[in-house]
Amino acid sequence: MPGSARRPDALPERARIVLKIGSSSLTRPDGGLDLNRIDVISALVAGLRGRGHDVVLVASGAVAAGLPTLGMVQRPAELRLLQAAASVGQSRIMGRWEASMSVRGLVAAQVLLTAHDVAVRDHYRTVRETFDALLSMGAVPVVNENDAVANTEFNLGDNDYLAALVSHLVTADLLILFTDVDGLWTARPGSAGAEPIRLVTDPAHLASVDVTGRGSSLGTGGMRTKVQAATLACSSGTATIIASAADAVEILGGAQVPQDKGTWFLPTGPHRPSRRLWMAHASLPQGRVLVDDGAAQAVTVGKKSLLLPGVIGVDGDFESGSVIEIVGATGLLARGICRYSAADLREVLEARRDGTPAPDHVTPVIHRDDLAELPRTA
Ligand SMILES: Nc1ncnc2c1ncn2[C@@H]1O[C@H](COP(=O)(O)OP(=O)(O)O)[C@@H](O)[C@H]1O
Ligand SMILES: N[C@@H](CCC(=O)OP(=O)(O)O)C(=O)O
Repeated sequence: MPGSARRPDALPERARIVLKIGSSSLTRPDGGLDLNRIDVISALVAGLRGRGHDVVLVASGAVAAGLPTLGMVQRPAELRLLQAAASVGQSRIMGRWEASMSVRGLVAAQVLLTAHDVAVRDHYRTVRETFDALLSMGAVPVVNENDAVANTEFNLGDNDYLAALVSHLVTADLLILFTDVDGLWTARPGSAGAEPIRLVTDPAHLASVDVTGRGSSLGTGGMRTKVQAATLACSSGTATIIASAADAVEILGGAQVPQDKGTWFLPTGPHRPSRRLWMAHASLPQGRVLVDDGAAQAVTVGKKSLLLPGVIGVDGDFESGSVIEIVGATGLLARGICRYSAADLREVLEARRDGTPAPDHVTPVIHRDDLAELPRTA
């Protein structure tokens, strides 16, 4: 750990900030929406805009806000009920953001995302341009997963990951994850010996930190997903703060960020193109191709496209344009958008086996531009 690394004492100037606020911070203990919290955050966003920052809000709470309206007292396990609750809750919660922001002179813009859509090149470009247009016009995007229809990608999961991916999409300088505890602790706050951690220079140093303790009944990911999101964001140049929503005014309202609030993660890498990140981390693969050693080398060491001769097996039933995995003899190597359907690939493999001349396919199976290598796991 570089000994000289210090925790910043202020937000970067005129920064692009992604601010995520979790379900547990937007709902009252009785399950209703915490309207005061929405007003406090809206006022802070107005202040940040006034100081020249761009702000994107990632706001959870659709499921939590929909449950009481549909007469459900507990978060159901069944996906279709969660989706129904999200559908009801999302419009309610968005209505509150809209009302609260408009009285402060802000224009709120709802953006509902699914991971798979953004992994596909044209959609990715479109979403990015939408964010650019909104931010250039001074609007505040209010983002959530498109829970009512997204039953595979995030699987109604936590929004920490979504916030990290959105940070890449908009090339954010800073990601702030507001939750119901004062940042990352060495173990769940309140447990024996737990201490707050104020600065993380490299998430690799967090091996001994216990993030397994369950979070609130309304939040989904607990601290583990926040650390994963911070790790992902930092690796692509976005500094991250995990802090308590109850401290939002101290953290965002003044010129200084108090040193004794929240956990600040410093960036560990440069900004990188984001579509590949969505492909690598967010989209659910629809199938896989098995490749020979030559193709594995070409993809990982040679940084080349995956070509047909290197494919020796196909798994799954996917259309062309689907995100699939590339698997070599050593395991999972990469993900990418396949330019063939599974049926087309099988036809080529069968022709090869039978010794019949296959049609002359020159299109790469996965073009380099559509390929995201995955970190090797032990
Ligand atoms: N090491 C840790 N440091 C801080 N909080 C932790 C830790 N381990 C577990 N937690 C729990 O994580 C919870 C926050 O996650 P969650 O309930 O999913 O919130 P949100 O809805 O804001 O995403 C905290 O309430 C805390 O109990
Ligand atoms: N997208 C869903 C679930 C998100 C969620 O609960 O996430 P989090 O608050 O990060 O634990 C929602 O808005 O209810």
